[in-house]
Amino acid sequence: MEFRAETLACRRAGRLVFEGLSFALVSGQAAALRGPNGSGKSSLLRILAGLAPAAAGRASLDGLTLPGDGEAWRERVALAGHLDAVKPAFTVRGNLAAWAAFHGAPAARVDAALERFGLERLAEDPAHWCSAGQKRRLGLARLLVAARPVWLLDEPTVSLDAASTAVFAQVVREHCAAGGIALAATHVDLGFGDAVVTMPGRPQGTGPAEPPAQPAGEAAGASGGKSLDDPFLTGDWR
Ligand SMILES: Nc1ncnc2c1ncn2[C@@H]1O[C@H](COP(=O)(O)OP(=O)(O)OP(=O)(O)O)[C@@H](O)[C@H]1O
Repeated sequence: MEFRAETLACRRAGRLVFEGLSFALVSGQAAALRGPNGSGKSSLLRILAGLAPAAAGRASLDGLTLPGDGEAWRERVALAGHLDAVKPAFTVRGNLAAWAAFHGAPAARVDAALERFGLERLAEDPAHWCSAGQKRRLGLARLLVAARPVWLLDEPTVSLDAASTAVFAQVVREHCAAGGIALAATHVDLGFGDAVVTMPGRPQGTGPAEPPAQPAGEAAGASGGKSLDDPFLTGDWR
């Protein structure tokens, strides 16, 4: 499986957020998506999830492309977003059961996901009783229920304690070991991932015409390859 973005651009409310975003990830790879606040990481993940159109460029996943194959694309890609999207009136188990039903997934995955994220004790509680970290774990547990090959993760470890962060890192490593791909927007070290995709920043005619050579460990074709200390990334993007 290859997951590729080619010169993607994004506009929000008519304003250019980024352009020239390219990367390629293959089965087994987990990558950190890096860039300052407002650089468009969440917007990119929504585009890659097939939930919002790109202003330019294309993405491909094996034989599928965006735009074009939206429906089949969305069946292969899971987005764990910023917002927990937990149904507060449902129980913890009910949230995952509804997710399984929605995705036509076997109900047995619900118990496995509850166990994996340490939620069994809370399973019959209404989800609105959950703490922020518990809600986050519930949101992440849906990844195991839907079992899509590509995981798009938007700051997935926010609100998680160290133990839960370690569990999640292990879950992602296992997903990749089974041939999956993960791309995680993050400002911290997540404890998984062998590649970095860097947001290209808002172009002011100052960026390089061609992406620079990739340092070791960069995703093939990932734009930029700059560290967060790079002044291009830490300057005023607005
Ligand atoms: N619904 C919206 N309408 C208009 N502009 C938006 C909308 N949502 C986000 N934006 C703008 O798009 C830009 C990119 O936002 P986005 O949330 O993708 O950035 P981010 O890199 O994920 O930021 P952070 O690190 O703070 O989470 C920002 O300038 C933001 O103000």
